[in-house]
Amino acid sequence: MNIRIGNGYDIHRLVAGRPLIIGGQLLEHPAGLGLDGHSDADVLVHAIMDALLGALSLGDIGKYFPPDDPKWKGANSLELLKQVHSLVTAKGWQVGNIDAVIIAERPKLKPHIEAMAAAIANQLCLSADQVGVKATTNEKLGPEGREEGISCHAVALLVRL
Ligand SMILES: Nc1ccn([C@@H]2O[C@H](COP(=O)(O)O)[C@@H](O)[C@H]2O)c(=O)n1
Ligand SMILES: C[C@@]1(CO)OP(=O)(O)OP(=O)(O)OC[C@H]1O
Repeated sequence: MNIRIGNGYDIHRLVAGRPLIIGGQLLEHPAGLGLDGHSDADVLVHAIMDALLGALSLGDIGKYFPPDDPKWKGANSLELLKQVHSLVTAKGWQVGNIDAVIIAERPKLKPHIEAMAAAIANQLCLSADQVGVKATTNEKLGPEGREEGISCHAVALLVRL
């Protein structure tokens, strides 16, 4: 098989007193909320990392960056993504493309989507058109709709080097 596909999902709680970092971008929530987590809680990058690892049946991010390890406290998830990419290439695979959807009631993510995709493409040595990032509200339904959290789903296609 010369191609593999993986999917990833993550959700983080919206809380006061934390930064809101998605796709490596520091965003402003209208209610001053940010994402809670041991790392920087970058929900988009976490979902992408799980999709990449999943494509090669390598487990999940918690296996490589355990949430109870002080080493990863406040970690920059884009740096972790780079490490996951190295793992993928070391196994003889390259990323074909990534597609992700962020589920967030607020803030409006549209103005930041391009910068998020560019930051991810940069870590994965891809061109901008190989990284799709989309956003949707949850129509006020469920935890994302009640602004209790922000979630993300991602898929990754890998191609043998
Ligand atoms: N946090 C968000 C959510 C959505 N968008 C953009 O708005 C469009 C419509 O969203 P619906 O949930 O009402 O379908 C969506 O396609 C995104 O372009 C956004 O920028 N930020
Ligand atoms: C990358 C890690 C490191 O602690 O980030 P967290 O902020 O704990 O986020 P989560 O998605 O709950 O688990 C993944 C962890 O491995």
